[in-house]
Amino acid sequence: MEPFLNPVLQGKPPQPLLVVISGPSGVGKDSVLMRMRELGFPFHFVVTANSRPQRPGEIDGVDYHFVTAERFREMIDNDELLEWAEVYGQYKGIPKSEIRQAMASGRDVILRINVDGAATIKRLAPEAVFIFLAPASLDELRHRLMLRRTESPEEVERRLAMVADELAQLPNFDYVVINHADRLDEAVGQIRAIISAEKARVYPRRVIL
Ligand SMILES: Nc1ncnc2c1ncn2[C@@H]1O[C@H](COP(=O)(O)OP(=O)(O)OP(=O)(O)O)[C@@H](O)[C@H]1O
Ligand SMILES: Nc1nc2c(ncn2[C@@H]2O[C@H](COP(=O)(O)O)[C@@H](O)[C@H]2O)c(=O)[nH]1
Repeated sequence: MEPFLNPVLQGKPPQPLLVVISGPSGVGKDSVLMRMRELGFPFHFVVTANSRPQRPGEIDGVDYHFVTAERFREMIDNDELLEWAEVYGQYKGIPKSEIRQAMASGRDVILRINVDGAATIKRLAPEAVFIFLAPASLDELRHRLMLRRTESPEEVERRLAMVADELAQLPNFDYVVINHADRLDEAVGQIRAIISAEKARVYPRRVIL
């Protein structure tokens, strides 16, 4: 295949990126995304489907497409999902329609999924940019999950028990960003810098999905 030079060299718009943000539960993936939205980052945020009940403050169609487990199984049977997994006992998945719409938007696409989901996307779209959001420590992660008060103490421990395996998958990622306590904007800034650097590549990544 011909090497694909950065289109900006011909005065054309840059190649849109598919950016996958992953990391352990409670590390701050949703907080990072929310902050990016607040700051008006011009990205297309992929809304994934979820069979768990809505948490207070979550908005259907913004945070997730909340569906019943029955509807989710129907989506699996109808091959409507690019990727799906049972995450902490609930179905999560990326509707194909969502990702296609996103890729056609011409904007950079941001996707947040768990670490296993990121491995699946790596197989399907190896040219995506994979960012691992990491906590400064396990204690910090526990503290955040406890403070969020959306899971029982047992559920918090179940999520923490998976962190070692999740960290073991770090070598499959392109970048790691530490979301330090009370320094959310720093993490967001680093992600923005990664995206800027990726845009400046002589040979940009091209995702074909
Ligand atoms: N830098 C930070 N400093 C302090 N608290 C934070 C920071 N980032 C996020 N939090 C808090 O940590 C908790 C977990 O964050 P969030 O829900 O964004 O994590 P998540 O990675 O999306 O979790 P999950 O994978 O379970 O959906 C929230 O209460 C959030 O307000
Ligand atoms: N593999 C996938 N994981 C997903 C998807 N959408 C969200 N997630 C991840 O699930 C966990 C738990 O989320 P919670 O909101 O119930 O706490 C979290 O890490 C999400 O990022 C998906 O489509 N596929």
